[in-house]
Amino acid sequence: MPRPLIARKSTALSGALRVPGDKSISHRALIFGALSIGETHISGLLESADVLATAHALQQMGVQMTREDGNWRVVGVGCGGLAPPEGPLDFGNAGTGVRLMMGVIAGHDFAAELIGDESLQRRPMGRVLDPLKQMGAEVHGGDRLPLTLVGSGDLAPITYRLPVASAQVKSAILLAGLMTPGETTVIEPEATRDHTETMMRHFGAEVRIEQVTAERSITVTGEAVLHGRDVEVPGDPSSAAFPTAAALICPGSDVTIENVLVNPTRTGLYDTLAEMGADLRFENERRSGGEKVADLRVRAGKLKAVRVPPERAPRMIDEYPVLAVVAATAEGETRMEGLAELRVKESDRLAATIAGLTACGVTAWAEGDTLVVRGAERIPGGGTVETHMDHRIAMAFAVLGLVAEQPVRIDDTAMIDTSFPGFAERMRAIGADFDDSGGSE
Ligand SMILES: O=C(O)C1=C[C@@H](OP(=O)(O)O)[C@@H](O)[C@H](O)C1
Ligand SMILES: C=C(OP(=O)(O)O)C(=O)O
Repeated sequence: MPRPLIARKSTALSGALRVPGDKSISHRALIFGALSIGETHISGLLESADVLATAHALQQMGVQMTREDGNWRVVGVGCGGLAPPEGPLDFGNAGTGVRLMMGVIAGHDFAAELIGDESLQRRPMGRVLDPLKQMGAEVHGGDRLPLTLVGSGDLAPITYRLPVASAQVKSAILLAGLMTPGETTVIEPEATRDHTETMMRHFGAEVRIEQVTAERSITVTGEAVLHGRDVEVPGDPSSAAFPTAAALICPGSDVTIENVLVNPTRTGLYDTLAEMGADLRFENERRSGGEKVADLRVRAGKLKAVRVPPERAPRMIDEYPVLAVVAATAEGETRMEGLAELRVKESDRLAATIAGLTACGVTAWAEGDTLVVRGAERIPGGGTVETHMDHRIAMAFAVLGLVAEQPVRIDDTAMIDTSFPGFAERMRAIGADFDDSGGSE
């Protein structure tokens, strides 16, 4: 059932809030816990549909998990110790879940049928399957879901240069590398989020990282023996992006988002907002569970357009729709370059962002892989935004509705639960006028 939402012009937002745990770290914490010997305890796990799909898939392969007082306990089976699943593994809407688990399954001597929702069935899987096939896995079906992946207990190590900057592809290969004798190396042209490497070390794997100019090479030594650890999952900077954007554009706002991950491979949006003139501070910077975290203090103010260079894309890949919304209120034309990857996310985010902005009376267009947004003092609003099963499109345009002259209707917000359960409630608590009671007005 679609769940529409109406966002209306709001007065100044204020107060403090927390966002749920980081999605990337949550998937990985469950996976590394499962591949370890002994118990892993996870606090702050993101309990969203995407992460729960990964948890369920691991349970279907014999991993025991329990939840007590909001903390998760994972009883690991060791690298290579998963059991063949009886039925298909359903990853729902989750690209990260299915792609990382392909790397895990590739290193096991059994077949698994992988399925997902309509959005996931449209997304390219060849980018992960090709290197896994080079290592010795087999695939029945094409390079889209549904497909059957046949793993092997006898993978061969590879050195693989990523053709696209993708943390999911890097991670899948390194995960398979854990179960492969010898050294498996991934070379990435630009640094992508580094949680897999960080967590592999945390769980006891031997990992070597070499950085030559922008290029990074990561080598893992198999066959690894991992040991259960404690993981604290900090708030997700990709979720914090929405209250941040809302506070920047609603005049008079002053909002603090507590305990947000500020790992430099994830903070491209915040650097960009600072360049636009945003009053944005990282307060109380500290380390938590091996990652850098901070409280983000955000105050509204005038913003100016900027050019966002293509090499920044891996550090803010999921934040472009909400940056486009902020850019719609800035002075001048914001150019965001190198966005080819946006076309293969939960929706074609380049097209969906332009269509949503256009429906709200904002001028925006694509020039090849560049997105251009013309800022304006007045956002007419009044339109309906089509989300195409994409949580980030839904949340970005709910934010735009907070400054539009006429209410903005989001056709379906059900998918928000894949990454940010409680989004509307938490935004309402700081003053956002969101109505998701059925869109009866
Ligand atoms: O590794 C991860 O946790 C993720 C990597 C990114 O995808 P790509 O690897 O496809 O760029 C990002 O868009 C996704 O939300 C999470
Ligand atoms: C692209 C995203 O996630 P995934 O690839 O895991 O579906 C996202 O969360 O914006």
